[in-house]
Amino acid sequence: MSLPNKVRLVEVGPRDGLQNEAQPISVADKVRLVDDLSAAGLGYIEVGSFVSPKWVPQMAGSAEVFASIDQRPGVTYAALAPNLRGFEDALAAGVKEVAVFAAASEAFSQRNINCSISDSLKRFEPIMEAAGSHGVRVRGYVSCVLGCPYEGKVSAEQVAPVARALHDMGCYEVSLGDTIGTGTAGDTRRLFEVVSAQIPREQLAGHFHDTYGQALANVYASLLEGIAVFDSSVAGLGGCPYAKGATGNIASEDVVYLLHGLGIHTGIDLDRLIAAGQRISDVLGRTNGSRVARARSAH
Ligand SMILES: CC(C)(COP(=O)([O-])OP(=O)([O-])OC[C@H]1O[C@@H](n2cnc3c(N)ncnc32)[C@H](O)[C@@H]1OP(=O)([O-])[O-])[C@@H](O)C(=O)NCCC(=O)NCCSC(=O)C[C@@](C)(O)CC(=O)[O-]
Repeated sequence: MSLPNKVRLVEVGPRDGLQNEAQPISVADKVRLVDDLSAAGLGYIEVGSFVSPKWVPQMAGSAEVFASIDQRPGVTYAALAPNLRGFEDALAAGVKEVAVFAAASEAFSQRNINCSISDSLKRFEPIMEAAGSHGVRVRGYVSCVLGCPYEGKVSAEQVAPVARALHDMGCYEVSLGDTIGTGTAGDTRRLFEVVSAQIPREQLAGHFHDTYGQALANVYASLLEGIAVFDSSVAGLGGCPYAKGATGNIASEDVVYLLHGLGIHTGIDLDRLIAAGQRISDVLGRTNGSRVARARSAH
């Protein structure tokens, strides 16, 4: 299969990245991050979550962030919603696209959203209905597609029915998340081979964490499987509050460098993206998780 000539990046740093930070981050810093990312050419930014602040305190100010960002035409600003309450809060904040999130492992589903996989899918049904009547698009996530922090190895056959259920209920795209970053390129190819027998490849995305240093290889393996949408996080921010030890998402800068090197169009200005990542890393007092950004700053 030939490589796609265009790839869309879903920037998850302000959500998946910042949700995992222990220290408080001001609304102003979150807003600045989102605005820096849109100025760098990111066309899709996951801004926050409408989840319980008791579960994920860092996302508590998401409505204020939405109220203050400079919403550029053509850019999608999305938020996570775990239940109807979250969807209604997102709607009240003016959100036009939400993401629902399920898991391929029962134990992770319980720890992350306090219910079984099948109950989570039932919970999403009223969201889909309400989203349909308000013209809100819904993206789906499946976590733990290549491994679970509680159950170990997860097979592609466990992932496919969950992804299929999200697709069938109306998610226009399903992102497959290697939440703990243990997957290899071989696992990734097999995963997309199996899941794409159920859902068209054009409606699948890859979401890789870099815990074992395999994320960029997994992006490349996914490209070979015809996948053309990837979630990534500026400066490699993040982890997952319910996956102890999981490091950040793959850094957006590193994915852009890979893609541009392959002649694949992204519409992203790498220098501006690096500046955005360095700024938030400085705010957080954190080493920049992008190898490309670190290499550039050493010149
Ligand atoms: C789903 C729940 C709410 C269930 O949590 P629960 O405790 O079972 O919910 P509940 O319905 O019993 O409600 C308990 C309390 O939460 C409130 N509540 C209920 N819903 C909401 C809401 N939407 N927003 C704000 N508050 C809410 C509700 O009002 C009540 O408040 P109280 O009466 O105790 O004061 C909880 O488990 C939760 O919020 N979980 C969020 C977990 C999360 O955000 N995880 C990180 C995102 S997933 C991820 O990172 C993976 C991904 C997507 O990146 C891909 C990958 O890498 O794998």
